[in-house]
Amino acid sequence: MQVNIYQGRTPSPETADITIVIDVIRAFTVAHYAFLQGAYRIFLAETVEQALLIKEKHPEYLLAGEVGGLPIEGFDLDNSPYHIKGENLKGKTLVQMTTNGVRATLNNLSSEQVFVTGFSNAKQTATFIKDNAKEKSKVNIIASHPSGDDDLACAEYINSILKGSDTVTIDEIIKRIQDSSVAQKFFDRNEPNFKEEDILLCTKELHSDFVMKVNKLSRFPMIERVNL
Ligand SMILES: O=C(O)[C@H](CS(=O)(=O)O)OP(=O)(O)O
Ligand SMILES: [Mg+2]
Repeated sequence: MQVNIYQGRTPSPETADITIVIDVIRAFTVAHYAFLQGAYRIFLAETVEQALLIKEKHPEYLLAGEVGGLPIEGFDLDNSPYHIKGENLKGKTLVQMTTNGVRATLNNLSSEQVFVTGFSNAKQTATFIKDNAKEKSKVNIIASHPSGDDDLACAEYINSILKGSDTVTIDEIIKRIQDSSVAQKFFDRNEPNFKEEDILLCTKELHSDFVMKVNKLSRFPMIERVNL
């Protein structure tokens, strides 16, 4: 298995058989908790306007996301896993629009298989791919934040699992996420819109019985829960 790690939201320079898009803080931790709260599927929107247009046609869908990390007017949910964890989303369709993870995913759909994860489902996702991918598969891991060490640390964690090496410890990864520039505003008491509880959930490894895979064939790309 040949693995390349790329950072940022733009299309990766090389194609691959499998792409794993990472957004630890917070988009795909949000997606993980949305499925845990019963969500059926999560469409990915390019822009706020596109998400609002989808809502006009499907008022039963729930819009989730952020601009600059903040809630969006007209959206039902924000980009806080702590808030999502308190919602009953049974059977709900979400439409997610975020700065890094969603954008990076929409720019990296050329692989046959595309998965998304935060840290909370990283081990499950890496193990699933390691156990199911062909030996000669090329894998791109996309750390979606252009400069954040949160996503890069998670990429290295996934790579170590794919390679079967124990070069990184989970405590090191968690500390890198907590120390990342992206995380600091969540520890700042002068930033009421950013809750420390989000970072607690973004750094908590869960042992879910599913991975999150992108269905590229639907009208809009959507994240589906694939049960193991
Ligand atoms: O809402 C988030 O956590 C981030 C925005 S920022 O990087 O914290 O400004 O968006 P995401 O697309 O989830 O990385
Ligand atoms: Mg992020």
